[in-house]
Amino acid sequence: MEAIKSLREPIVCVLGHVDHGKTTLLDDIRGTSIAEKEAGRITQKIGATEISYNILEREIKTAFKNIPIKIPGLLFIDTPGHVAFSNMRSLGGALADIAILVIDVNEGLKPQTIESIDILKKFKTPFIIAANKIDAVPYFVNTSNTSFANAIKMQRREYIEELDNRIYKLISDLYTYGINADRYDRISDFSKTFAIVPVSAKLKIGIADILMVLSGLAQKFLENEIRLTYEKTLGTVIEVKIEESIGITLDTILYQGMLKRGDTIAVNTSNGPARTRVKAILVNSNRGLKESEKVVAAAGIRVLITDKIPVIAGTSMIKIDENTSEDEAFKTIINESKPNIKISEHGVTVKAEALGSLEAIAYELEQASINIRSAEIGDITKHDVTDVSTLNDPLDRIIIGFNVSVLDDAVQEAASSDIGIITGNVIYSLVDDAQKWLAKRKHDLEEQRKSNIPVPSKIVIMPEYIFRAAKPVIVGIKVLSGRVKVGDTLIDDNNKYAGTIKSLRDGDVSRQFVDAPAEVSCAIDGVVLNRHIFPGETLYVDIPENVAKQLRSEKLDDNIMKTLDEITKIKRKINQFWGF
Ligand SMILES: Nc1nc2c(ncn2[C@@H]2O[C@H](COP(=O)(O)OP(=O)(O)OP(=O)(O)O)[C@@H](O)[C@H]2O)c(=O)[nH]1
Repeated sequence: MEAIKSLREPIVCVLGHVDHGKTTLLDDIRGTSIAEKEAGRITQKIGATEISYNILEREIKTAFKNIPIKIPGLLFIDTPGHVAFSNMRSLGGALADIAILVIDVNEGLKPQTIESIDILKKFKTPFIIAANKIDAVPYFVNTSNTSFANAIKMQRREYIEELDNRIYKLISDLYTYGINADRYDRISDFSKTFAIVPVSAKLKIGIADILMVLSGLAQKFLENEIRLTYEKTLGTVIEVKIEESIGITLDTILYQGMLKRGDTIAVNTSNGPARTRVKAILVNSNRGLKESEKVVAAAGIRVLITDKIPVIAGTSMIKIDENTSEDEAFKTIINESKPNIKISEHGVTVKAEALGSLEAIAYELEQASINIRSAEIGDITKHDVTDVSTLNDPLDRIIIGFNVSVLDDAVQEAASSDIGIITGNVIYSLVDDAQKWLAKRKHDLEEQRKSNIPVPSKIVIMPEYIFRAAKPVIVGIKVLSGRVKVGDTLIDDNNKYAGTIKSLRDGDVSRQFVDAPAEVSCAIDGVVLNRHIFPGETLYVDIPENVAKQLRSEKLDDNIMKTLDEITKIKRKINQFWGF
């Protein structure tokens, strides 16, 4: 069939919240692929599972007659989840052409469902929704290994109502995230509505429906994306293995063109782009891995290369040939290794395991209005900690690590600094923790700032407690209002400088500040008693004009506000617009 040869297999990724059934669904799909051969024969596999044209046709045709299949099969990426999805890139964006978003129909949308939606939208990847665990809906009449279309015919009215209620809830919740969805068998225009396929991964219900909807969408809407051309040969390295006896193998999803033994390829290494050769290609077969002379996209392959080079997973493999020069391939590789993240002058520091996850966490931080000042791949090192701990803005002193470790010397270094380190492997809780950390630090800084700014206060020098007349003056004072602090500047009622508070003592205890009402002894620098200040005199804590203005907008104690009025009156003797 000519049409089949012109298209490659669409690449499918499975995403969804933890425990909603991604792995079980992928197992069902893998089971489908094994069932055609003799069950249990696949012992080793490479990153992806192919559902061939024959299986696809058989699976779909048993449930749905007369549905033409134009694609040569489907290739499912074996690692589920939005992190894997973000880490597996193609030169056009996401490696997956289409995705399945698994949602437990009984639980509905959860944080990682929403992150998955965000990421799918960001990459503009079309997807279908597998509404899973329909067997856990009340009144379920037990059945298994069948299509949803068939299973629903066996159910009672009560079950159909319960399931519909859940699906309606799902539809309305998805709508709030800009997703217009409906049950797949009720959709008239698939270009406008996202398909919800009810399934039970556990009981293998709805697998045929999933395969049918995926195939239908791919062949109708993704023809350009999945057109097979031989102009360029491109792959994404998803795992690198160093095997002493064999050498370096690259588990790769080949998504365009054809790769042969002996071909020259460009890959990305920790030392930059490098050129190497294909020594052997291994592919999945019924009896484990087998060598292959040449492979056509799309396929999961293991490539043994001729050089011992530190290839980075998640990066491109580009065949160098008459259509693609080494220079061009290297340029492409360098370009794709730059993270697409908005960097600000101030913000948090982010570290992640790979480019895709770095971008994924950066994207979510941006959504939460958290700026990023630095984003890099790798574990959190001592160098990161010293770098961040010397930043001027205390709100920048935080490192967020996604799927990375904090190295031992970094832990030690961090212990003696005020920086925050937040690590984890769940994006939403990392973002949440970062928000909490930033809010707390802001609050602490505000408190600190409050304790540093002068408070409108009034004191009187107690004539009966004069201890020293100069250098410094030491007298007993009565604090009538506010809070006097060491370092405060005093003025008299003519706005004349009346000294600086050097220390405060309450009996034997030295104090940094004293709240009214109180009587304490006070050392005052910069003035002489009976020349500048006098026993019995009332003095005020000097307030800068900007502080006075700011204090007017805050709700302060009545006595303090009264004192602020008095200070304002004093200041206006000299400047009638003071504090306006
Ligand atoms: N009742 C019911 N349980 C299911 C179904 N699918 C999966 N489960 C159960 O849900 C739990 C989680 O399933 P997994 O497939 O591991 O979910 P996951 O989304 O891959 O989870 P993570 O890998 O932890 O993110 C397991 O106990 C499954 O047996 C289903 O269709 N019905």
